[in-house]
Amino acid sequence: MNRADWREAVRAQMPRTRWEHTLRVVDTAKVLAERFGADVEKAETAALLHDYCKFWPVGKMRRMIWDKGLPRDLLEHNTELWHAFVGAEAVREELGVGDDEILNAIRYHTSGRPHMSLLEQVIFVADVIEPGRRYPGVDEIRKLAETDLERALLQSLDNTLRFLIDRCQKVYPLTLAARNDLVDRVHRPNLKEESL
Ligand SMILES: Nc1ncnc2c1ncn2[C@@H]1O[C@H](COP(=O)(O)OP(=O)(O)O)[C@@H](O)[C@H]1O
Repeated sequence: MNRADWREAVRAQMPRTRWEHTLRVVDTAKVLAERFGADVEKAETAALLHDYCKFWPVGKMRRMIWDKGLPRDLLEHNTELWHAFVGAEAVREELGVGDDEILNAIRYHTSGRPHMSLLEQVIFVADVIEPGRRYPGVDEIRKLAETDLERALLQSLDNTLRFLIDRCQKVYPLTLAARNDLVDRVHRPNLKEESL
């Protein structure tokens, strides 16, 4: 399969509005990759594929989580998180994507995780700031993403955590771990030396 085949495969999985979102994430991811020195081609591919399973039925995703040995704890958390983990598996199997950096950028684009790679950060932030996004605080994240990708990501994770807490919803622990890791990286980059 080549990139044109992937485009058609992705487009077939989703309604027009989500396809348009996907194309905006691709454009934004390319800009961020160039700005921060990530691999532009991988950013383009990961962005194109990141929502492959967004509209899969919950039952189909649940089966994939069981059958493919994906993290079982997902089943006790928000189904919104599932399409990212299932998506990485699906594009590997159905589209033949073998690049682990790309697969991880898809896998962690909703939850985040500690020690996110540059490519993972690019895809996560591109998804939340693409120009079609409208929510309180998005302009602040856009502004941060002009100069500091980690701060933009931290701000986005903080927003998500506030959003979930305000609605009394459970927080998938990987996101908390991602947030704690970023606090160290952004605010206390010399933490290791401090503790010696
Ligand atoms: N750590 C988490 N725990 C529970 N739900 C989460 C967590 N992180 C994100 N979510 C849910 O996922 C949603 C965002 O998913 P995302 O893939 O970015 O969807 P979209 O692209 O449609 O905005 C959040 O609005 C929230 O409901």
